[in-house]
Formats: sequence, C-alpha cells, structure tokens
Amino acid sequence: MRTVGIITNPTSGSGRGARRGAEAKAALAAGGHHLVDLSRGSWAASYEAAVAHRASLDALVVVGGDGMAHLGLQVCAETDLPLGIVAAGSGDDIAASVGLPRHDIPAAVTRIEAGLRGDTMRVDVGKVEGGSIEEPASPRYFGAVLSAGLDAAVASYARAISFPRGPLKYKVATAREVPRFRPYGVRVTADGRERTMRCTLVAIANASVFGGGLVISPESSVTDGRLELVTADGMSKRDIVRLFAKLRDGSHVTDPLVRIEQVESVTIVPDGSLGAALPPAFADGELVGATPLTVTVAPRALTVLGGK
Ligand SMILES: Nc1ncnc2c1ncn2[C@@H]1O[C@H](COP(=O)(O)OP(=O)(O)OP(=O)(O)O)[C@@H](O)[C@H]1O
Repeated sequence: MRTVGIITNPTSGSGRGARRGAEAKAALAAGGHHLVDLSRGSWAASYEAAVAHRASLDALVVVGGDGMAHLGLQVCAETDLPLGIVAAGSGDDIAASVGLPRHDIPAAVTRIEAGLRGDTMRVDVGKVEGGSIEEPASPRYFGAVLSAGLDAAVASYARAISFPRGPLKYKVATAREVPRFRPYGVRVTADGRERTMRCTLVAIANASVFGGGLVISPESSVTDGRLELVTADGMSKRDIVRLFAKLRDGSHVTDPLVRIEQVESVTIVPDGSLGAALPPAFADGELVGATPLTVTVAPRALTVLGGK
C-alpha cells in the first residue's frame, strides 16, 4: 500500500473541479492506496499542506488544470517525490506535454497506477529566480511556459476579474489589453549574451504549448534539457491579432518579427527607457512575479507518474 497525497481544486474546469476531484479520489482509493487529502481553501494553503507532508508521501497527485499541475511541480521538482496529474482543467498544457489523458479520470488514474508500479517519466522543468517572486513558492518551477509579454498582461487582467469564469475571461481580458498595448522595453540576456528590444512577446518555453493549447514553441520538448526563448518585436494592433491567430497552429514561427532560440539560461530585465513597463510574469497560467527574473532549465528534475 502506498501513501498518496492528493490535492483537488473546486474552482478548476470552470467550477467542475469538486466533482472531478471526488471521482479521482474514489478511483485511487479503490486501488487500495492510503490517501492523504491535502486540499485546502486556496492554492497557497494546499501548497503549504503538501510541503508539510512531503516526507511521509510516496507520491503526490493533483487534480485540475495547469494551476494544479504547477502547484504539484513546486512540491515535487528537484525531489524524489513523483507527481501524478489528473488533468481536469480548462487548460491542461502540462499534462498534454507529458502525454497524459485529459478529462478522462479513469484513464488518468490508470496511468497513475502504472506510475506507482514503476512506469515513470523524468522531465525537465524551468526554474525561476528573482527578488519579486510571489510567495509561498520561491524559486518557482514551471512545466510549460513562462511569459512576461502581452499574453501575461492578458493573464494578469483575467486574474483580477471574477466574472466571466473559465476561458471567456481571457477573451474579455484580451479585448481590454490589446488596444492599450505599447511595445515593452526589455533587456534580455540569453546564455550570457545581452540585447535590448522593444517587444510584444517575451516567453521562455519548456514545453511547446501554453494558454490551453496555443503552440508557442513547436520544437520544444520537456526531455531535451533545453529551453526556448520566444520573442516578438513591437507590433501594430493588426499584427498582434494575426499573431494570436497564428499561435493556434504554430505558424507564427515564420513571421519575421518572431524569433525562437534554444537556450539554457535567460534573464529578463525591464527597461523603461526603451518602451512600456513589462507586466508581471506568469508561468503555467499562474502569477510568478515582477521582473527582473532569471530562468534556467533543471534537466530531468521531475518524475511524472505514467508520463509518456
Ligand atoms: N482550493 C482552492 N480554492 C480556490 N482556488 C484555488 C484552489 N486551489 C487552486 N486554486 C486556483 O484556481 C485556479 C484555477 O486552477 P486550475 O488551473 O487547476 O484550473 P483551470 O480550470 O485550468 O483554470 P483557469 O481558470 O486558469 O482556466 C488557479 O489559479 C489556482 O490558483
């Protein structure tokens, strides 16, 4: 019998999280495991409960979207504790990047069971360090993508509003942020080489997708020991609308204003003399904090149960 910590989130999947959490718990309990429910009233309280119990667990399972997978990463990255993900959110980019099923609780639990029998996958994670990282988790790890560009401004506004919920809130936030956009002034140091730019996007990809399946960095892999720095120069509103549309299939990569380069370390520093202030960085859809930030890759630092 294994001791498995589990964290559910009633708010994930546009409010369907409580039911999905209960389903996942019942399925795991039916496998004969000793479940320790570490769900609390908030992301931060659940994170703290998981860290407090970490030493007594054989695995941690999170149920929800990228926000919950991001929580699991903070507890499990750079430790021996394996992470199971029952993907049940509006955005499940991390689960998709490690080949796990989405919105299929029995299938997800089957993969966790296989993982507990030894079928695991070691994957890279991004590691973020800086003076303004939001508590409680610092350094901050991420599984999919960190961004401090226009999409982070959208995420920041979406986080601040309570209505509408789910994917619609990002549409409302996009409609607000795009008309206000002015190119951001930034100094980027990639593997020791500094350059200044006025940019629309500045993102660091561990996985290929973000924002619920947008293909920001088609060549990214969570097992290559590298990150991709994705930048887009300052753009007109019309070009931005086209860029967002192209992110659906990754065809933005041929846009002359877009640049993708493989890196191991990136520092992002805002520079108000070059353009508008950068929004706070978001990773896996969660607030990370204000720049300056340094991102490095932690190769194979996370064990995922049943990942492929
Ligand atoms: N116990 C909790 N109570 C309230 N909110 C929580 C709790 N646990 C996590 N959260 C917050 O819920 C948000 C959504 O979680 P998650 O990513 O799992 O679902 P989602 O449906 O994919 O989300 P999104 O609303 O971002 O599309 C996260 O930002 C997270 O911080």
